Amino acid sequence: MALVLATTTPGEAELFASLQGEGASLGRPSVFVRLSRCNLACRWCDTAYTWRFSGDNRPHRDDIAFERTANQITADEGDIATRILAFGVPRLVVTGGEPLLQAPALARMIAAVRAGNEAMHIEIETNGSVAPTPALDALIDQYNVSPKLAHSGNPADLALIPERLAAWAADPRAYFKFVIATPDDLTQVRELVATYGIVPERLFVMPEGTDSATLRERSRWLAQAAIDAGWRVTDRLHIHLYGDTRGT
Ligand SMILES: C[S@@+](CC[C@H](N)C(=O)[O-])C[C@H]1O[C@@H](n2cnc3c(N)ncnc32)[C@H](O)[C@@H]1O
Ligand SMILES: Nc1nc2[nH]cc(C(=O)O)c2c(=O)[nH]1
Ligand code: SF4
Ligand SMILES: [Mg+2]
Repeated sequence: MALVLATTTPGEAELFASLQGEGASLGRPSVFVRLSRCNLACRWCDTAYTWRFSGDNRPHRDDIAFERTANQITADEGDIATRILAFGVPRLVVTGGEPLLQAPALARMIAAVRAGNEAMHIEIETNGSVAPTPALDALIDQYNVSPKLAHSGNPADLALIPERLAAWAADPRAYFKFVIATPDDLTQVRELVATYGIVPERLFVMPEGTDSATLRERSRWLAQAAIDAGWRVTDRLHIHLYGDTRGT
């Protein structure tokens, strides 16, 4: 087994140092590694190249054109760990695609990172619909959980798994990060908060958008909604700094 990663350019794994642009660790220097493949298909996914492959059958998404090129690279877990450690940066953010789809290989990769740097802080970005394996879970400091609301275009029975949402809500390492495009989307957030008892300290709302103007416009009404509800707002710092660019 090996890890299947996304690529920046063909043959080049998406592995880079940047600032964490979103959520509880916003602004912290981090190494990012982006895994390929996803179990969902969000309408506005900013990394559709990790899953929108030719021949990929997603009955609930008949409105998207699938790409012909795979944008994937397979790599040895130990080699990826060595490359991560070489940055000398004390935080690792594992993202995708949906990283928890590759939990066994990911656990081996992270174990090798830990062996090289016991103090490394390790975060996983996840859509929250997949359970980590116990071996992986034991190695993780923080989960950034972004459950997908109705406006993502995913059916709720695929995206919102009750026992998973309950488990994340009860895990002090898990920060929720809801992507919001219109004020109507907030109604579903309120419902999930009530159903699962999500605490406001670990709940972010984040504007949907891949350009600064859109993020700014949506942040204005999002800020007032967060003030009213006691939630936190997160921007997308990397978009302001680098635009919607692979490997940033
Ligand atoms: C590309 S996803 C990868 C991790 C995982 N699949 C997930 O959805 O959380 C990384 C983060 O970007 C967010 N995201 C993706 N497209 C976005 C967009 N157009 N606007 C705002 N956030 C977006 C996701 O909700 C998630 O928090
Ligand atoms: N700088 C930066 N911060 C991020 N935080 C979460 C990201 C992601 O795509 O998961 C991301 C990303 O792609 N870039
Ligand atoms: S769950 Fe994440 S990677 Fe998958 S389609 Fe949605 S935003 Fe993209
Ligand atoms: Mg991103």
